[in-house]
Amino acid sequence: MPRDTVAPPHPRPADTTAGHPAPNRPAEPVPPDGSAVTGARPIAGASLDLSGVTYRYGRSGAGIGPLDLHVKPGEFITVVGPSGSGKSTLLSLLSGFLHPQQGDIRLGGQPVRGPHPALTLVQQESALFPWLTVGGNVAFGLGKLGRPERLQRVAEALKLVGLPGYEARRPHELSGGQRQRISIARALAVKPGLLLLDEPFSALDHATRTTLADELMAIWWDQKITVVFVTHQLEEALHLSQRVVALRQGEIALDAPSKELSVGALRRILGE
Ligand SMILES: Nc1ncnc2c1ncn2[C@@H]1O[C@H](COP(=O)(O)OP(=O)(O)OP(=O)(O)O)[C@@H](O)[C@H]1O
Repeated sequence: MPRDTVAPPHPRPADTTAGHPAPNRPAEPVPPDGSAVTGARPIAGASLDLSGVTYRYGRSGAGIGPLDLHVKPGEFITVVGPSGSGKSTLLSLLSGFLHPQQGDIRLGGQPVRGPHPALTLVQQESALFPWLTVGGNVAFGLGKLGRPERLQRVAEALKLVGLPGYEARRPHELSGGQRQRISIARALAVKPGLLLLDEPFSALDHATRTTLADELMAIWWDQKITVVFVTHQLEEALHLSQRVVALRQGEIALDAPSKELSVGALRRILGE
């Protein structure tokens, strides 16, 4: 499928897949059976611009910034960094839960002033409402739409994550991986300009994690979505994204195309 804004994914240098169970990934992600190729209207990813963004907590001075970052529409970047380097603070700023003390954040050229449906965050533990059906959970952010469109969006989103027809199920009937797929479906249903993922697969077993990572890549490829993915796993970062941003002590220590990086080089830069 042609894309006009970003370069396609690429094979990695040999050592970048060390420890990863799927070193022979294809040069382009192939949609897994039953998932991403849906014919659903693509999600229009927005550009993301951070300019001089600073957030420091109290007297400790811990936090991030000043940070400058530009993410192109439809680009998939991963953010890595040791514990305490500022990854969660950055995601809180991007999702509008924190406000920069200095600088500004723009999504599609518009200032981010607070939480907004166009900015969706998927976290480590799926936060599904147990009293709602899967359909109710996925429809949660679609309140303003009429019922037929809501149902269509839910059906499309469930198809995207490979769980078509799951509307009537309850979260407790699902596996951990399926629940996380539903969380992603809920985020996709609102057709977000930016999808933010905070270690979304880290609570899952390795095989499920790898499967979901590949499915996410296929969805990204199919839907032209802009993605910022935070992970501790350097292999995962290189496997998934076109570009890696490494944070160290609240500053950008590296911002480079994945194809130019290896796990060893990243470890050296991050001092691990
Ligand atoms: N609410 C807070 N009050 C004070 N300091 C904080 C607060 N939240 C985070 N910090 C500090 O800000 C810095 C960045 O923290 P942050 O949680 O963003 O890092 P992180 O890279 O997400 O870490 P981890 O990988 O462990 O989740 C750390 O020094 C942390 O101690």
